[in-house]
Order: sequence, then C-alpha cells, then structure tokens
Amino acid sequence: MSRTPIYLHLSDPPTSSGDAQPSLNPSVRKRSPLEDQIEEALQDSYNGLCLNITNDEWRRRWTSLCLTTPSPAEGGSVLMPLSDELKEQQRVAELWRVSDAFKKSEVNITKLEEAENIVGLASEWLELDSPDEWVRQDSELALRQELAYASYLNLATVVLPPPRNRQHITDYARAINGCFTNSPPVLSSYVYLTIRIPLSGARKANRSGSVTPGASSSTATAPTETDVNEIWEMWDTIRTICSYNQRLSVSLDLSYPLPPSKPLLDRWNSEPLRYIFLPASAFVANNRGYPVLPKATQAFFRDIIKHRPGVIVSGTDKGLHKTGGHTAYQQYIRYLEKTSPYVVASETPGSVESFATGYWDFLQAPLQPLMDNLQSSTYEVFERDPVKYSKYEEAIYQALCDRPEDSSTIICVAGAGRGGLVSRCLSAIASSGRRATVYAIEKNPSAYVTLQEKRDTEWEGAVQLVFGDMRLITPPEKADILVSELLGSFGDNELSPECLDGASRFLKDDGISIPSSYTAYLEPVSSSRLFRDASNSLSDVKGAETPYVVMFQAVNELSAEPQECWEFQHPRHNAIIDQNGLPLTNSHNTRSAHLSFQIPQAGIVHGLAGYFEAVLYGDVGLSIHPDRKNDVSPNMLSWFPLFFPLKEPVYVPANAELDVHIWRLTDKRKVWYEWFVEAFYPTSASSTDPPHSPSGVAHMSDTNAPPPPSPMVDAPALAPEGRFEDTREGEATVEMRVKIGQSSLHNPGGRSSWIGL
Ligand SMILES: C[S@@+](CC[C@H](N)C(=O)[O-])C[C@H]1O[C@@H](n2cnc3c(N)ncnc32)[C@H](O)[C@@H]1O
Repeated sequence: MSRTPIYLHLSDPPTSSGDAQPSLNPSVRKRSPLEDQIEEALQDSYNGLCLNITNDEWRRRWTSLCLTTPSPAEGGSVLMPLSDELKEQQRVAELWRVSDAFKKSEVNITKLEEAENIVGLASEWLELDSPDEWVRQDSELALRQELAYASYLNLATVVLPPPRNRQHITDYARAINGCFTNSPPVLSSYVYLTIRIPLSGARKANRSGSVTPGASSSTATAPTETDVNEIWEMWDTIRTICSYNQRLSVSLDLSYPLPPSKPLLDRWNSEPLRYIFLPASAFVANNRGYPVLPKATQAFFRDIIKHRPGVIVSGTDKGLHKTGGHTAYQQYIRYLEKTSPYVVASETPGSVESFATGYWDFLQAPLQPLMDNLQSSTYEVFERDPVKYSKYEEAIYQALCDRPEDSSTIICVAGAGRGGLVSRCLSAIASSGRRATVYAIEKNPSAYVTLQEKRDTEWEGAVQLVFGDMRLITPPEKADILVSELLGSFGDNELSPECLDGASRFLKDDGISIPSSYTAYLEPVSSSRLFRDASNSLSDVKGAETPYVVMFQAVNELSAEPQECWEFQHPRHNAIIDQNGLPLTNSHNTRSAHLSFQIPQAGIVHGLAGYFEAVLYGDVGLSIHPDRKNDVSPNMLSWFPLFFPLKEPVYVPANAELDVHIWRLTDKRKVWYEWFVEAFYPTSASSTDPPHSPSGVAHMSDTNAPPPPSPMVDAPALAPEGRFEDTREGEATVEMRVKIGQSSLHNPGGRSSWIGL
C-alpha cells in the first residue's frame, strides 16, 4: 500500500521567492529560496510544502481597497459629501473590481517549478460568509483572483478557508459553486478545491482557521454537540449547493480536541476527504517527551487513514515537545499509519481488505448469470474464495451424514459453472463415507466445456453432466440433495428463487436444498461518493435507479443495524404448477417490506445498503450482514453489498425515523426492485393540547377515557401516524410522527433496471 503523503505547512515562506540570481551559465538555473525549502522538505521525507498562495502585502492592499475605503454603496450625502481623497480611493477600488493582477511581492509562489510540490492555501482572512454584503462580494472577487493564479501555476489542490457563519453559509457555498461553474471559468479543470473544516466546530476556529500557534489543544475544552453538528451541516450545505461537485472535497482540521461521541465523527467517514490538518499543538508529550496524539485522536486517525488523505503538519519547529526534534511528528504519523487496522488488514494476504484493494466504493453492475453467460475469468475470481466453498463442503458433508449409513444419495449441482462446487461434493462424499452419485447441470455452453474436461481428467467419471437450463431440462433421476449457488448480494437478486422453482421438479419429495433459505437485509446509508457516482453513471434517471454491487469504504451506516426485508425457502412445496411441474406464474416470488429505522444522528440518506444471509444446511451458513458475517462466514470474499441509490438525498435530523419501502416485483420476462423512503420526526402531545391544534397534533377529549379517534375527524393534518401512549387521570399522551421528507419512487415498472428471466 502506498504511503500517506505528508506535507509541511510553512507559515513564513521565504520573502524573496522567485528572486534567484541569474547564473552566469545560462544552462544552470539557480534555485529560488522556496525551491530550496521544498528540496529540504523532500529530504526530510515530506511529500511537499503547504503554504499561502498570497502574503500579508496582498492582505493589506485588499483591506485598504475593500474594508478601509467606503463601499460604492456608501456614497456620502448632500450634507456630508465624500472627500476627494475618499472618492479617489473608491475609484481605485472599483478599478480593482473590474480587473486586477497581483504584484509580484504579493504572492508567495511565482514559478511552475515551485508549484509542483505545493498544496496552496487561499487566504484565510477572506470572508465569503461575512454579514456585510460588500465584504462578501469583495472576498469572492479576491478568491477568484487567487484561484485564477493557482490555475495559472497548475496547483493541484487549493485549500479554502473554513466557513464561520451559519447565517451566511449559503452565500459562502454559492461563491464556491461560482468558481466551478461561472463562465468564463475561474478554475482550470485540473485544480481541485478542498474546504478546511475544523472538526470541533466553526466557533472554535479563530481567524487563521486553526488553534493559536503554541497553544496546546490538549488543554482546550471539548466542543459541544451543537458546534459539531453545526459545522457538519455547513459542509452539507456547501456540497449540496455545489451539486456534489467531484472536484470539491473536505479537509479536516484536528487542531482542537475531538467531539466526544464516535457517531458524530463517523459521519465524516462518508465524505470526500482530501487532507487532515495536524498542528504540533494537537500533540501531547508521552512520558519520554515525544509528541503523540491524544487517545481519541489516535483512534480517529487510524480509522480515517483508510481514505488515504494527505496529512498537513505545522508548527513542528516551535519546540512544543522536548524530544524527537521536528521530524518526530512525521515519524509518529507513519507509525499510526502502519498500525492502522485497515492498513494491517490490507497488507495481510487472503484478507477481504487485500482482495478488495482497487474495488473500494467502485460501483459495479450486478452479475446476471441467468441471462448472461459468465466468462472463465469471472469463475476464476469466484473460485479464489476458499470460505464459500468450504462452507458448502461442510453443509453437504453434514447433509450426507444425516442420511442412513447404508443409503445411496443422488446429489445434483444446479448451475455448476466450472465445477468448483462439484469438486467439493466429491470431497464431502469421500469424508462422509457415504455412497453417492453426482449430476452437474450447467446452461453456459463454454463453462460446459470446462466441466467435460474436469469430468474426464479430475473426477474420474464420478460425475454425470447435463447441459441446459435447470428450468427446462430433466436429469435421468431425481435428487436427494440439490446443491446450488445462484445467490446475489441481496440473496434473491440473481434469480435463485426462479431457477430453483424449475430445479425443484427433479428433487425428491423428501429431498433437501442447499441452501435451504436466504434472507435479504437493508439499512439506510450515507455516502456522497456513491450518490454522486450513481447519479453520473448512466444517462437520465437510469444511474440512480439501478442497484450496484459495491465494496463499501466511504459509507456511513445511519441506523443501529440492518433490518430483515424478506426470506426465500427451498424447496417450496406449495407452488401451483402446470403439467411440466413449473409454477403457473411467478407471483409467489414477489415480496414487499416496510421497515422503520431510528436515526440517532443527523445525516443525509444517499441510498440503501442491501445484504444477505443464507442457511446452507443446519447451522452452516453464509453471511454478508455487517454485524454477523464475522461469526457466520469470516473472510468470505465472494459478495460485496448491494447499494440502492436515491435520486435525491434525504436529510434526516437526529432522532428522526426513516421508513423504507421496497418491493420485489415480476412479470413474464423480468424481476425488478422498486424503492421509496419517507422521513418522520417523532413528537408527542398531551391531552392538554388544544383540539385541532395548528401543529397538526391529534386532539383528545377532556374526559378520562379518550374516545376512539375517528379516521375522518381526528385525522391529523400533518402527522399521518399517531397512537395513544399513556392514559392517566385527565391526561393522555399521543405519540405522533410528523412527516419531514421523502424520496420519489425509484425504478417504477423496472424502467431503469431489471433482471431478465
Ligand atoms: C454463481 S455461478 C456458480 C458456479 C459454481 N456453482 C460455483 O460456485 O463455482 C452460477 C452458475 O449457475 C449457472 N446458471 C444460472 N442459471 C442457470 C439455469 N437456469 N440453468 C442452469 N445453469 C444456470 C450460471 O451459468 C453459472 O455458471
């Protein structure tokens, strides 16, 4: 795994940048002082420097143009006309507003060679969210001037100052969006913007956006939940107004102590993260005097490092810690990185993390093994998962052992692929000591060639092959055990129920199916990246109405745990069948679920995460349920979760409830899912509330026993659901839910995504 880039924040860049003396030999270019500093940083194993694009001279000029000079709105009056001097100043300021260039002495970076290893900081004193409209306007102009200059220098990323004023966050956000969208463009399309967000809240950030140098953040008070929520809401407003722009990210400033609650931190897990700011003042000294991070920051850092942010350290030369010198901070960060559970796992061969490298948060269309014929390389990937096959072998072995010792068993592998499960059947037969015959059915003509090869070379004639669709063909004898692996990430989404309906024809009445059942689970999640990629992945609405297979990383679970949607059991004994033994319709395979999730922390629902759990036989199973997979089938690689995106994000405040509706639907040709979410805010009212209150709370009579509510008269205007909670003398409480948001219905009629029968 490549190492996290670490940058050194230079608070006092060399003033004579770009003033390198020309060499007498024209082929030898003398390096500027800034280039020397970059070289020094590289030699100290930093990846580069982080510094302000402009300096104090520019700040002074801007201040005099825009703050000291009266704005054009303050034009004086007849009684108090502006002096000629002020009028001249106004004229100069207006000329700047029309167009201006930096003076060379106002910028810290002047050359392409210097810019190469630099993370640029836009001026922190810009007030894009000032209460004063003129200051906002002039800050926006100044920001554009800096960004145009950053584009000229080809800076890869510019860090923007943190938002500070909740009242004017929309002004801040609109200004940033304008930098992306205005014509002619301000930014070159190669420059990325990132917003510095103090994790402890806007109120904690001083004018420079971070803790005062030298002050120890360990002695600072922890932020309140309100502060922490407010800053996250500000970020959410900015990225929403910027339409989840791919070139906009967040950079977390850890200058102050972290919020006390982990869920408040976890939500940053689902945001596009670019840098972590770690000033020397955020470190404490260990008992040998070396700088280390406080425990909570350590844990947060070790976890967040999985998103591969760059780290920006500052104040390392201030001597805040007596041992280790200025490089001790960097060495400690490298140590945290190396010991991060994620890094350790991804470097462990055979782990899910090492297998998933390169797949994290990558949207993949689910396989359609029924409609399409899989490639040999796809089967090869399946076969790399030892866990799935050993679980199947164990299940087959147990099923065989449960049969009489002298019995002879017919095993049929339905959907044999390249024969991975067939080989496991043979091993289970051998270890159980039972007699058995194996049939392998496969409809993929190319995989059938591999099966023939294996039959002749590996299986020594112990397996009989049948080519064709299990819903149509009839093998020579009925089976005692039907083995199949037609499962998708949501259990039934590769049409296992439909295929096994057909295969049940050749299962004996007392025969068993492995798997015997599978259950689908769902939970609401937040992930700006998945939301953005799904919206952009296909034209029209299709992208956002298609479920995707995704190995989750930048995803945050919004509720405590997934909930069960539905289950399929095999074999089915109650289907109404035609003369060929096939179900007359597929309506028995439709399902629907209405789930209600408690949402403890405010968040944005970007979609739903789908998982499955299957019972193979007895207590042997497969699971990708996040809370149970490690018990049921640890380190299984074959399935990543399914992501059902939402077309429009739904905001849920803390303690809200999210109702999820999902349907599995079918017609003669296809199966598809439709989904819809509604957000509610729970509230309660007592009988003392006035009848028919405008808030929409249901009214109660004043008598001790409330009369049964009339669906017409007592129906609340806003709150669709209410129930009596508590009846005491003269008082009753009604628990209500006020609806606060909803999505549209996704994929009606399977218009965007479906699975072919
Ligand atoms: C997920 S793969 C599993 C392959 C193999 N059992 C394994 O675990 O390595 C599912 C296999 O079932 C086959 N299949 C799907 N639907 C089928 C059907 N109706 N009849 C026969 N084979 C089918 C596919 O072609 C594919 O080879």
